[in-house]
Amino acid sequence: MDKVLKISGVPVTQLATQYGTPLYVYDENKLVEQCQSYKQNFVHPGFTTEILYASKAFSCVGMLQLIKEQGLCADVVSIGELATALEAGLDPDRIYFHGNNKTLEEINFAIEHGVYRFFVDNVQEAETLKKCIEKTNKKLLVMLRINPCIEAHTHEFIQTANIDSKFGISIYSIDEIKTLIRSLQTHEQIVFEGLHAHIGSQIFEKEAFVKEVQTMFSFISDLERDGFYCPKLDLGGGFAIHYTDQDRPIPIESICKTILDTCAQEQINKKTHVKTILIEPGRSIAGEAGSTLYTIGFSKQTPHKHYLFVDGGMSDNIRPCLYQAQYDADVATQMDSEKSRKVCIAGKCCESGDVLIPEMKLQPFSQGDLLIIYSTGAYGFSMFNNYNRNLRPAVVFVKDGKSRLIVRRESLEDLLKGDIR
Ligand SMILES: Cc1ncc(COP(=O)(O)O)c(C=O)c1O
Ligand SMILES: N[C@@H](CCCC[NH3+])C(=O)O
Repeated sequence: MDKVLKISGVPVTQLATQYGTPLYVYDENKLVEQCQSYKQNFVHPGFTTEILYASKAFSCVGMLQLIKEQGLCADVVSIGELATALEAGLDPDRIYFHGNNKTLEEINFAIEHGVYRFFVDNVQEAETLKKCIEKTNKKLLVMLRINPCIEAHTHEFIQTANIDSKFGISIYSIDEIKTLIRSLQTHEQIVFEGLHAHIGSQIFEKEAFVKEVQTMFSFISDLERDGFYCPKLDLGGGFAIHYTDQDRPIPIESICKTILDTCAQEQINKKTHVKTILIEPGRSIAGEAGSTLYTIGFSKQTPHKHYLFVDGGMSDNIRPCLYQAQYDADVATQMDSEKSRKVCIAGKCCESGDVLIPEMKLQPFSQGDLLIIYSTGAYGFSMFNNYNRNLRPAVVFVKDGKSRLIVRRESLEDLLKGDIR
């Protein structure tokens, strides 16, 4: 094995010298592979299908350009994600606007820019959308977000469908839902297209998705019986990825087949008339393709720990602090050594909880070696925070021995330019 790790043929030492650390590095071939895997497998003779990349997982112009080139749509949840998708050249027809509290500014911005696909999250949003669209001569295509009240086995902070979830309208509020659909259907500038559900993120069990499909088809069948037609059903994202060797995610091929076969079976069982099935993968497209490179700084021994400090931390990856998320790592410049040294990998933020990996065995290292943490491609860069005024790292894509800058490192000038003197 080589001493220095290469990512898609590029030595990490070269990346660190050229772009600095910390650095978010994406293997572009892997991103394309994930997109193509969804494109090839999320197909079924009984339905038309659509794949919406959940851009919250990793959004920047370069990534959305890749999404466009791969023929996927994008879901956005804010004016920033929306503007990023537009800037990347995504056709407004392929942008879907999500969010439980879209502001007037965001709604009007979307409409002005030709984005007309909205997921309605609650009753007040429906009323606001009507008022906004009535000021124009345009139309909106809307789907209603339902909370299917299915508790998926994942960290409670990333469950989205428990009974008290802030997202969507509870499936038990059937009368409220019918009234809402009727009011959308009878509006001249609104086309009601169907329902949406999303049960959470980093979900490993196929059964949770099967239950989601069954629940939604039962619900649609009840609605159809009362004359409410729901041609589209969006089942959200949430497909787990591999972070450590404990993780056994469902392969994309298998989860696509399970979902679509279950949809087809339910369509027969429940005698429904759903035409289009949509999904919204985020993490499973961006997660495993991305890694973070750090430079190892100081280290120290305490009675119970050997700390290794890196030049980033909870500002570039908040997930360990928020969800006790686990990761795997290597000393990327000592790959030919045994992982024999037990360490606690901590960041440089002024917070005792700023620990990226609480305990793992690593190759022996010295100050100046590079550390790589794997599978940081989703919800790393996108959840970056400026705590301690740390500067946002650069993002690079690597492919077949070449690298290219996707987002440049934040400079001190960028950092200070918004401050009024
Ligand atoms: C509505 C919706 N769609 C899609 C996603 C993407 O989820 P994931 O990144 O787990 O695929 C999320 C995040 O959980 C979400 O809230
Ligand atoms: N940010 C979460 C996932 C967000 C899910 C969005 N509804 C994570 O890192 O796991």
